[in-house]
Amino acid sequence: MDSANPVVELKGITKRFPGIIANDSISLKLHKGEIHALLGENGAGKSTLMNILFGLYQPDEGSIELNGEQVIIDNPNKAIELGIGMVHQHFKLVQPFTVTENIILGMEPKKYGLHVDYKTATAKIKDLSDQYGLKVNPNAKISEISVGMQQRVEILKTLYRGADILIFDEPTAVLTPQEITELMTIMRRLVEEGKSIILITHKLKEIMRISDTVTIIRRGKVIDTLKTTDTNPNALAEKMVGRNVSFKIDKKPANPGEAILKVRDLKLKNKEGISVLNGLSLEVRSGEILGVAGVDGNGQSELIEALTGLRKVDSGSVMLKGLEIMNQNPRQMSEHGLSHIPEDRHKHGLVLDFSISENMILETYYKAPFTKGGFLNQQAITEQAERLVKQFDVRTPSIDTKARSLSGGNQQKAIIAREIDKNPELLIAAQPTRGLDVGAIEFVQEQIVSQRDQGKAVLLISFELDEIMNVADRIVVLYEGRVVGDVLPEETNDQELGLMMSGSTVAGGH
Ligand SMILES: Nc1ncnc2c1ncn2[C@@H]1O[C@H](COP(=O)(O)OP(=O)(O)OP(=O)(O)O)[C@@H](O)[C@H]1O
Repeated sequence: MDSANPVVELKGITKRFPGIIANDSISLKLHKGEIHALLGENGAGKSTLMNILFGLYQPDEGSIELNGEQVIIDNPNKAIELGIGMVHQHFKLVQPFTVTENIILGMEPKKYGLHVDYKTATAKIKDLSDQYGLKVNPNAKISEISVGMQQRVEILKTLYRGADILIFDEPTAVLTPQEITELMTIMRRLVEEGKSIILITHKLKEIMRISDTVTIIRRGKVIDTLKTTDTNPNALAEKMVGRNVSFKIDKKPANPGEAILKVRDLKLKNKEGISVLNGLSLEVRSGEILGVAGVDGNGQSELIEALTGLRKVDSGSVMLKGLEIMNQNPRQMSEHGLSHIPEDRHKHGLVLDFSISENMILETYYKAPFTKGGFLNQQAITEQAERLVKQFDVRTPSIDTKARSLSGGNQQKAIIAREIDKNPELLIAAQPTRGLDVGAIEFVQEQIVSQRDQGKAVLLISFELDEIMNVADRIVVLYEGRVVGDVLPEETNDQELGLMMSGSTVAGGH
């Protein structure tokens, strides 16, 4: 491709884990001023490769060159010293500290060798944020700022340490559409100022919008490296998963029955006394997928927590099949026929240090056939895990592998397998395809529709408008803790939804 000398060259990188070759002789060149997207299905080996470049793992074979010189990167400090910075998907910020304190952590300029020189630090941060268009409030505590601003702090942290090469690991997975646009502008500014970026993302539209080059990896091997202008989303999807992917789910019209879930006038104030649920009411019928659209922070998390027993609300009513279940605990909720694909898979979905087979019976272990006469029935547990892993295509070396060592997408598939297999009355799916590759998204959405076709009620909460429009049968829009719109996907569009999501219009009546 480009004949200029690369700033980073990975040569024949191979990394093996027990039972798997995560990277199989991968070669990749990153040029100065380039945004190079790294695309591949869940478990393809993208994070492993970047962890090697950032010094978290050592390759079994192969070498790394920076500006033509071979280097050994045996820990992240070495990577930082060499000008490599990583913006992780899960931020690594200290919540009670301020923005400035987080940025300078471990690199504090000292006055007279004693006191931290905040003045110098603040001036340097201001210069960096002006230069790259990274707006932050230096004195705010991390716990008080938006996710988008937290990410800008992470970016500033790498720049403060002198990074010229930035690795972004699925940076848009946690952002709102508005924040995504801001990030894209920032990334362009960074490369214009001479930085180089490797971007890991599953979102083909983002790759088309922002990257210059794209490398596709599948099962640990490079399939192709292309100029972004020479390709398109369909071709990329096909190269990535090895088959044609349809971006539009094929589904029959819904045939809704009785209301399974009735939520009435839910009210909740948070610790600061601010109303986060403001008289929220909605209904989900059997055989129906109700999509909940909205900008993050408008009551979605609190609604999910209230419906799954993770948080108590102040007043209102939650009826499941005619039974009042408000403020019951998660196990009681699950007993009443509720399944939950949680938005935070690490916190509420899996016990990372448990094996896949243990995770598959997390909520049912005390029941037959998994417990018999007070003892765990190992054979039944093994059979269950093997069946689910096969049925849901969870890529894992074995069912005894710890959940922690599965790729993000495969962790999500494991949760979905467990929750759907419980045969629920109501399935609550919160951001169910976050971090998944296009092939896996298609699979998960098909599973959700198939639950509906079996007469289940499904509540789908997603920040992805495409997903809501594509999968839901009816859409409610949340704004400031209540429903401000109730529309049918075929009678609305992104613009109308966007306006409702910003509180500008109210629609409804279905
Ligand atoms: N520390 C580890 N121990 C054992 N296996 C691992 C470890 N880290 C990764 N793997 C395995 O290596 C393979 C590649 O995983 P990796 O996380 O690099 O994939 P990925 O392309 O980043 O996936 P995703 O898009 O789902 O995040 C997977 O099969 C994963 O289970």
